[in-house]
Amino acid sequence: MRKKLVVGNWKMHGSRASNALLLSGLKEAGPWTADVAVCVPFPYITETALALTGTQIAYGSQDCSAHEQGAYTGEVSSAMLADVGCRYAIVGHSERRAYHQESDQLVADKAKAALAHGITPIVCVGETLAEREAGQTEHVVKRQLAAVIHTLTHCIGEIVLAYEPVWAIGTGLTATPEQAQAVHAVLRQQLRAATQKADAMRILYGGSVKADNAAQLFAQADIDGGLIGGAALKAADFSAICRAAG
Ligand SMILES: O=C[C@H](O)COP(=O)(O)O
Repeated sequence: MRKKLVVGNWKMHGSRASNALLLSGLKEAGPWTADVAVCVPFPYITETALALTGTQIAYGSQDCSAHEQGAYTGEVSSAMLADVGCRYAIVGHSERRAYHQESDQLVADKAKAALAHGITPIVCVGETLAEREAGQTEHVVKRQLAAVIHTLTHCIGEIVLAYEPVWAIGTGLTATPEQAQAVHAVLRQQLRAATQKADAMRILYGGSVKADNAAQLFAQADIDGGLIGGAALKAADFSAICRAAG
């Protein structure tokens, strides 16, 4: 039995004041049965760590560098993220693939760098609307995952995978539970061919998850929680989603 995981991806939102309110709201709303984490903008990681001390809520980043250290202006290494206590790092989010031209291989290298420092990468895969309409969904997500499997080899079982159809992100267009489950099952099968740990691995769904659709999505056989964007910015909404995962 896989324990559900719900991760809030704050994206580029927040301020010290609004974060403090959000985090204190979450602390009051918990605990939950599911594992819960928030992935926050880099400048707020340390304050988030302090605010969450003694709670069940883990925290992480929304990206990490593929490089170990050096002259890489603007990059943040996994060693630094580990130094400030991050448990998770999202890698390969579709917004980074689209706006920062991140390739499948770069995403895989970032996942490898995170694991090297004891951080669990949450590796995102997902198709665009055009790719779905062209019948390419399976091909695209398998190609994205294949690069990570090839790069991590025997460590692939240590990642969290997130299926996020690009057309469902921030659009209010959620994949139906059946559509999401179908892709999750494909991904699980691909993982089974790569690792004996596949059935213990968590595959999250992301894309317009809200309090009123979370339970149905999380009830699917291969959906092990959610990666939540907009609804993670309000304590009551995020808490309700965490509860739906219980
Ligand atoms: O990382 C989170 C996803 O991009 C989902 O965002 P959303 O819940 O706002 O659609």
